[in-house]
Amino acid sequence: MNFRDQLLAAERKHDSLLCVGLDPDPEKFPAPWTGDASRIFDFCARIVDATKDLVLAFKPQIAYFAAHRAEDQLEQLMAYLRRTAPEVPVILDAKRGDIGATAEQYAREAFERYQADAVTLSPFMGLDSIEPYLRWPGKGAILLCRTSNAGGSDLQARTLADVEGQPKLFEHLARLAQGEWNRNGQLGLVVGATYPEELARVRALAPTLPLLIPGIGAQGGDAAATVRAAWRADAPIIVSSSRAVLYASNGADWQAAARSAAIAAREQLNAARRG
Ligand SMILES: O=C(O)c1cc(=O)[nH]c(=O)n1[C@@H]1O[C@H](COP(=O)(O)O)[C@@H](O)[C@H]1O
Repeated sequence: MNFRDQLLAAERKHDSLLCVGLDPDPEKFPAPWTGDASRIFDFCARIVDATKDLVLAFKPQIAYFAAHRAEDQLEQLMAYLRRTAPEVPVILDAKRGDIGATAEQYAREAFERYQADAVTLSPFMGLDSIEPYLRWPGKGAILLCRTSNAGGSDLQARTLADVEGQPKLFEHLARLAQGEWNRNGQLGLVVGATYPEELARVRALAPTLPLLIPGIGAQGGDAAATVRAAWRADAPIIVSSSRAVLYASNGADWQAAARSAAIAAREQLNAARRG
C-alpha cells in the first residue's frame, strides 16, 4: 500500500485526522525521567501506547533524537511503531534538502535505516533534490510549502514576477507538486494551521495531495478552520500536534493526560468535518 492509501486507511480505521508529533525534550519529561535523554525511547513509546488508536499518523522529529545522540532510540522507536501500530503510517520529520547524490543518502536514511513511510523535505533546491526520494516506491515525500511560522512569509509569500500569473512562491510550489513534479503520486505538502486562508488556497491548487498541517495546539492554529479550509473526503489531511499532547501534564497522570489531549483534538477535528 502506498503512503496516501495508508493514510486513508488509518483515517477510516481510527476515525481520525490527527497526527501526534513525537518531539521528545528530556527537560519536559515527567519525574523521575526529567532531564534523562536515555529515556527518550521510553517516553515516546508510552505516548504511542496512549494514543495509537486515536491517530492517522505519527511524526517523529529527527532533531529531538540527534541532538541527544539518540538516533539508536529513534531506530528502536520506529521498530516499536511497526510492531505495535502497524496500521499507522510514520512520517519522519527531517526537512532534508540537498543535491541529488546527497539526497540519495538522506532517502536511504529515512526509508531504509528508519523504515519511515514518508519524509518531510525542503524543496528550495528544486526538483532534482526531490527525485531521489521518488525512486522509493510507495513512499511519501512531503514538501514544505507554507510553513506555520511567521518567518515563513519572508520567502514563501513573495510574488514570482517571471512565472505566468505572478503567483506567490507557495502557490507556485503547490501547483508544481500537484502537477509536473508529482511523477508517481508520492508528493504531499506542509501547510501551517496558523494560516487558514493560505491553507484554503493550497487546497484549491492541490486538490488531491495529502497535506501535513502542523500548528494546532501549542502554536494556536484553529482546528475547525483548518478542517474547513483543507478537508476533502478523498484527499488526506494530517493535522499534527506535538507539545500540546506530549506535555499535557508532567505529573504522574502524564500518559492519561496525553490521551485526553489527543481525544479532544481528534473530536474537534471530527466535529468540524461533520458539522
Ligand atoms: O514539518 C513540520 O512538521 C512543521 C512544519 C511547520 O511549518 N511548522 C512546524 O511547527 N512543524 C513541526 O511541528 C512540530 C511543532 O508542533 P507543536 O509542538 O504542536 O507546535 C515541530 O516538530 C515542527 O518542526
